[in-house]
Amino acid sequence: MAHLPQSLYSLARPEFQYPVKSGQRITYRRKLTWSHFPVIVRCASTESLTSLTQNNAAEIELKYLVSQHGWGVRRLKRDDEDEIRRVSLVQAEAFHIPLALFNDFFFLFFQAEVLSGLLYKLKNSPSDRYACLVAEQTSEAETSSSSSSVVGVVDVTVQTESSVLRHFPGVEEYLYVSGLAVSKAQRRKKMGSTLLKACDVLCYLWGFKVLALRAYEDDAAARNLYSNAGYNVVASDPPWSSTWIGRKRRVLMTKRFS
Ligand SMILES: CC(=O)SCCNC(=O)CCNC(=O)[C@H](O)C(C)(C)COP(=O)(O)OP(=O)(O)OC[C@H]1O[C@@H](n2cnc3c(N)ncnc32)[C@H](O)[C@@H]1OP(=O)(O)O
Repeated sequence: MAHLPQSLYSLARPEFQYPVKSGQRITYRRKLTWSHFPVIVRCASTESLTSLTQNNAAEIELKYLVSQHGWGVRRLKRDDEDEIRRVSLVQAEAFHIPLALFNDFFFLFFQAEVLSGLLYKLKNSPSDRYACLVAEQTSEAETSSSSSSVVGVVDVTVQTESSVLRHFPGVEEYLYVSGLAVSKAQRRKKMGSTLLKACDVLCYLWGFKVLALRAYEDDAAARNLYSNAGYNVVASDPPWSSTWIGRKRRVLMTKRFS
């Protein structure tokens, strides 16, 4: 992997590491099912989710999982090719590392890899163990009908990795957040925060207590975002892991609901 071009190497970034376990045992620990969706949740804090559910908010048939700051987050439409391509473009643009030579070629290659990874997950993952959440401007969604207006995305996968679970005795599974990406023109407008809020809501709806993600140790921007969203660092890659293939050290950040 050390000799891969940078654009391919970025596939090894933590946000693209979401092993899909097809055929995995499905546990029915959910408090609600997707038949309740789409559901809108307008909330200022995760704590307010409890009272929302008590008020039967989940029975309201509306469009978004979360709607705040002018952004609406919902699940990707699995049968909408245009939207799937748009999502892969948003992720590819966010994670592609520009190259001095043949940049366009490598970008196209990278986007194709991202698209194929997304299609694989959509095809092979049970719908209650993997979700691709997308964000769009709520006002635009009301007017646009044809091409996809998705400008942000995040992947959420149920995982059982022991390196995470050892920090949470008694917990068997958790939600892993990855591939968080916001189009350049829309950054610093709270879309990333809204996508993370939607991950919280999904975690609650699926009946899990723990969310986890990995960030680069030196990525202050992303770490700020996760800290603001309630994540804490619980572990770091061992020092020796950063010395081979020029790999950067990552931190494991988690968030637990009581
Ligand atoms: C788990 C993973 O998926 S790791 C991969 C993370 N994704 C990437 O690195 C892809 C490229 N980057 C992006 O797509 C975006 O910059 C994201 C997703 C990191 C952030 O999305 P945004 O919509 O811009 O975040 P949002 O507006 O919600 O920011 C919330 C807070 O996070 C922090 N933050 C976000 N971006 C930055 C930044 N560039 N520099 C410093 N702080 C930042 C700030 O505290 C910000 O609050 P403020 O604007 O009031 O100061």
